[in-house]
Amino acid sequence: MQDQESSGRWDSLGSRDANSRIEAMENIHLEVMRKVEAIGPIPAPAPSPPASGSPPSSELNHILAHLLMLSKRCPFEDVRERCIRLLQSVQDLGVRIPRPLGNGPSRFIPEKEILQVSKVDARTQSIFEDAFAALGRLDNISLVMGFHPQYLESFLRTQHYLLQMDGPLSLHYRHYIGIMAAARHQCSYLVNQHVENFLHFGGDPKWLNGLGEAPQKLQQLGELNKILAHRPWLLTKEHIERLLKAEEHSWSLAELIHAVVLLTHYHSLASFTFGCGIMPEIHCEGGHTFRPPSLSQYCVCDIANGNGHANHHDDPFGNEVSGKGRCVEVLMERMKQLQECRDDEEASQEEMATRFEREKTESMLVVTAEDEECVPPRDISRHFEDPSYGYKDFSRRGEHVPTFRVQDYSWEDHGFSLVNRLYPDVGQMLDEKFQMAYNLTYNTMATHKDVDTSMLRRAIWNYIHCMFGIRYDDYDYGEINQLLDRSFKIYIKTMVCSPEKTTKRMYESFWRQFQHSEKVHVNLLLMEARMQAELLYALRAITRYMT
Ligand SMILES: CC(C)C[C@H](N)C(=O)O
Repeated sequence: MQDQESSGRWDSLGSRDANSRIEAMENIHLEVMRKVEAIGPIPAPAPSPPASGSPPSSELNHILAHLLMLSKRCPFEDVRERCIRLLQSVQDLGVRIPRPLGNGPSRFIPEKEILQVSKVDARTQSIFEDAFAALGRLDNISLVMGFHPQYLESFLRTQHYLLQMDGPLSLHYRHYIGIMAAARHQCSYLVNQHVENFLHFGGDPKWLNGLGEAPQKLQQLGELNKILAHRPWLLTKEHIERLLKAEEHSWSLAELIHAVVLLTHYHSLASFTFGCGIMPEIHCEGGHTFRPPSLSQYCVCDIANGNGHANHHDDPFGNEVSGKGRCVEVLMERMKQLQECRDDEEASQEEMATRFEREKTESMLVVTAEDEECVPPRDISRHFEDPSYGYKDFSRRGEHVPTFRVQDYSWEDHGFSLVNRLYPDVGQMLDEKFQMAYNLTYNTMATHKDVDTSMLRRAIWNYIHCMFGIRYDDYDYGEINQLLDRSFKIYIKTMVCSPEKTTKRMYESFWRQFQHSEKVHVNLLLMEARMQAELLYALRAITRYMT
């Protein structure tokens, strides 16, 4: 049942032999040829000026959009060139070809700053090739994560394992769970991706009408999905018991762990998607158009040059002249001071606990604002019940979030081994991914080099855990207020708790002098910290049920 063919390649990342590369190439060529054959006889040239071309039939649309995607996103150069030539010849026949609609993979980051598939280093190239060979495409998430190839590798390996390798859940269930999780945050980007895969793996289209039409077993997961996404501290062993003891609709423990990992993976990936302003894929709805461009004639060669939709806006970063222009230096100065005082002043245990409680309460009150900008689209909200159950509903009431002490239940000592026992290898992969995100550094701060940024990265990680009530006894939460300013906290809070409300303005307002790659780096920290926090609550509830 599993996709053994591509999994082998992913098992031995780094040691891929030439054969598997050739095999991957051949598969892609075959795929392209199949598409070209499917085009069939090309309609006769339209009498209208060849410049605009006649609109293609709807079956052609799909193939042409796919070719456009391959011509831009395929990491194999000869495949890209081949697709460009194909599109060119189709256009020469007078058929209108699609052009990309957006400005690239992200709404927030100018396309020219995101690594172009044709211009990456050897390592990233090979990661992109693997991803492409496994999925038949390179999605916008991977392209944006490509700023951090080491992390991307770990991320893709884990995701591939969760979705395609041996595991307790059937393939269409896995994608349905992905849809459920992404829909909790109205993340249509991820929902669409998984709808496509769900159908591909033989999922019943009826289930897509809503959770109510899915099997009982999946319906029962709805409650866990909702609580995990918005208030994971409310999870109890009774929730777990209900799932495991539901007679013929019961979940096995192994299935439940698989589901929990998938849910937390996609909740946090929805955070990343909104946090980085990820655009729809080129070949998907909203990613391309067949309409001619309003001004000059669109030329097919632009597809290759990435000029499909030129971005004439200047990058607003780095040009800051206001007082905020020195934010990097101020931040570095604070880090230095904190480092120096750490040794002089030891706060008492009570004082440390108070600082944590204060930060936790304050984090509840950070307002994510700009509500009006996003109304959940109908087709997405039908995938889950109770769409009103979000973060703001209780944060505005000032609900108390109980404190979860890491000494009592930590990922390293408890969560990790529980996952490993019930879903071998995944514990290990998640652990590597968490460590990768936590330890990733280039020792830079905007244009400054050789800076130890561990204090700042730790403050970011711990702030997210703090919002979830998770406390590290040995951490002084006073540092957070020194290092994370208000606009940054608003961004973090929004991206983690109500990602669908993240706006370009929020993204632009924090850390104005930093690079886009550093903002993506922040997103990786936020995403992984969120995933680990949710997992900790779920796994603790499972452990409590078992003992
Ligand atoms: C998120 C950033 C502060 C990371 C920093 N550029 C580093 O390399 O550590």
